[in-house]
Amino acid sequence: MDDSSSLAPAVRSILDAARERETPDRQLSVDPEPLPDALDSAAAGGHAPVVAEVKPTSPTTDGQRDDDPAELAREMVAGGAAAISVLTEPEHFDGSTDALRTVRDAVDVPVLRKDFLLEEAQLDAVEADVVLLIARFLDGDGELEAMLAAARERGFQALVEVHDRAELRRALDAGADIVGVNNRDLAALEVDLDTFESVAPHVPDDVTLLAESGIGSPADARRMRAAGADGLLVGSAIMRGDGDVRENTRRLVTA
Ligand SMILES: O=C(O)c1ccccc1NCC(=O)[C@H](O)[C@H](O)COP(=O)(O)O
Repeated sequence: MDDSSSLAPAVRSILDAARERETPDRQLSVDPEPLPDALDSAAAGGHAPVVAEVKPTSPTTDGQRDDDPAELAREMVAGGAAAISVLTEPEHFDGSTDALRTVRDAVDVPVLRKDFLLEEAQLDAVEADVVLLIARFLDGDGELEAMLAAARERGFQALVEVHDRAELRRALDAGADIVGVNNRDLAALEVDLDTFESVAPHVPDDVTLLAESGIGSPADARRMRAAGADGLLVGSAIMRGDGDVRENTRRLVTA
């Protein structure tokens, strides 16, 4: 596990809460919609492949949105989202496993479970097409490999999140085939799109590559695509204020 003293207090609090969460006493088996295919098909249709995130709030967001998650997701897909991400972390993002279930029932695109998963049993909380594994928090000996294997054993695709080249090396060595470069530094919670541009050239072509966080405008979307992103994970710019999520998604999809 990452030396927690180097993390923002909000992130330390998120990890403490994740360690406390109850885990179910069963093992899931899922039949996922392929995320790489959904991204490729959006790109082939001339659209930016956006993974739109249902993110009611966050440690860096002012305010909160209480809209029905399924309705938000339907609007995002109507705006052209290739896939949906749903925060399931309850205490800092106001997410829930129920929200993910209703979203997955409501849309026919792949759905990513966005959470802070630290142990295998946490994978069994809810079905999803893709789960997020954050390399920074799975840095014990063999920990990332074990979580990746546990996710695949259940049928999940895994998006392995990295923030620098060293984490990318670990992700690739572990066998990740879908990698996200997070522009948000979880130590300081600052966002810098240069992060993606510095890591992306080192990602092999056969890996599906997502740019995550801080994509706020069509210009940002074009910049990340030009730097090699096969997909763009966007939360705040789509959920912002009480704005129209369909229109916010469409602006980025047509970037
Ligand atoms: O978004 C936060 O404030 C945050 C704080 C601490 C840890 C993680 C956080 N975000 C998780 C994410 O990865 C983002 O929700 C996702 O990449 C979308 O980012 P954005 O488009 O910048 O909302």
